[in-house]
Amino acid sequence: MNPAILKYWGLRGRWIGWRNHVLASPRFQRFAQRCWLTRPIARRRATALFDLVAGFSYSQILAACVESGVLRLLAERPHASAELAVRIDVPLAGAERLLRAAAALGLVEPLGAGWALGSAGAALLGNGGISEMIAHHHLLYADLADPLGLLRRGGGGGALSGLWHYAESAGQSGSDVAAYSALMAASQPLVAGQAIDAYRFDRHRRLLDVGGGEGAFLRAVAARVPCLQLGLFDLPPVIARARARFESMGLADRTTFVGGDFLRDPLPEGYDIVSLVRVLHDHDDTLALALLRAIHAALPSGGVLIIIEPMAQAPGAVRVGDAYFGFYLLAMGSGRPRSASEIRAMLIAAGFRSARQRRTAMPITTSLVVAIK
Ligand SMILES: CC(C)=CCC/C(C)=C/CC/C(C)=C/C=C/C(C)=C/C=C/C=C(C)/C=C/C=C(C)/C=C/C=C(C)/C=C/CC(C)(C)O
Ligand SMILES: C[S@@+](CC[C@H](N)C(=O)[O-])C[C@H]1O[C@@H](n2cnc3c(N)ncnc32)[C@H](O)[C@@H]1O
Repeated sequence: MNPAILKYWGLRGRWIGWRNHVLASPRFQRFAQRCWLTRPIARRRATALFDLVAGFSYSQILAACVESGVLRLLAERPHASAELAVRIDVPLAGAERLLRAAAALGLVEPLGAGWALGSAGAALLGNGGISEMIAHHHLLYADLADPLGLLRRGGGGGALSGLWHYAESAGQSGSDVAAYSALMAASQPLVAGQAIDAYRFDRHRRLLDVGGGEGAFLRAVAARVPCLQLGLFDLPPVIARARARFESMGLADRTTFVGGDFLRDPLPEGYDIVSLVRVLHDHDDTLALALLRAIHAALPSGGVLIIIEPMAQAPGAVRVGDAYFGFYLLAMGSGRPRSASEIRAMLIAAGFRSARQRRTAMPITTSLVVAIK
């Protein structure tokens, strides 16, 4: 054992060093694969490692299924391969290769001589927004083609930062915001239901959603809490889109729309609860803390700030935070995923009296921290 390990990294370092030495040894690997007691563990670990190695191929098979519309066709009814090949405009051999790959991933399943939707495919179609997320991942994967280069450049400057341009530049036009606003509105069902189940919005009178996009979160809360008055704050071109949408739905009377830049302009007052949904993680620490301070200043004493986003270190969803969003936000050019305890510490630093995490059913999409002024 290298003495430096014990000196600098203590007993745990020594244990990790010994464990890794054993796990990497070809003799131990051969033994573990042969022995009936350890073989299931060895197979599970090997499969998990293989999935890491092959993740990009799986994602591209998924992208092909979504882009071609195969899953939607199979959701209507089972199809034969030849029929599907024509519908998705791929030669029969290619369609069958795609279907076999999709079956291996649980997205479709063989049924007689044809194909039906698989259980993962059904869950995917049943959760609005996943297909849209998959469809925009080509931007992320283009930037991640050279992950080390991206890390060395400090992130941003690529395809994804072109979509989320507020991350790197100010001054937005209406068309600039259309693509990301539509993506956010489409994926809000992954988030809003979780948050509404975990927090009693009916305790409040007036809710302001800061960085609320086209207002999809506000509309979901309004549907559950009919007497709540609504306020929406976002960049002016986003607010213009939101207002048009609310007017077409007859919800505009209940809602105050405020266009502005939350990093420069004061936030509207008179609300007893403010929500930040998938906003805080977009910003680096200095700006994120400034935003929390601005919200604190706008709230009355006893007012509530609720932070809703996927968080780092969430039990059962650890990969989503630091692995997925860590690199997503790197490519986007600003922000980082934070754990609930990091967010709580920032809230206290911003002046809030208390900050607590609330459990949600699906931390892969939504975690929640509630702070009181
Ligand atoms: C019926 C029988 C026979 C058995 C029943 C057995 C049983 C109980 C089965 C359970 C079935 C079930 C309920 C399945 C549920 C599955 C669910 C809920 C799946 C949800 C999956 C969600 C996914 C994959 C979400 C993906 C979200 C992504 C990729 C989000 C990306 C968000 C981004 C990029 C946000 C960007 C915003 C920014 C810029 C960072 O601020
Ligand atoms: C990731 S989106 C989240 C949208 C929405 N809350 C949701 O979850 O669907 C971030 C939102 O913050 C808004 N935003 C970003 N920077 C802003 C700023 N400086 N001032 C006001 N809004 C901003 C964006 O326009 C966008 O609507």
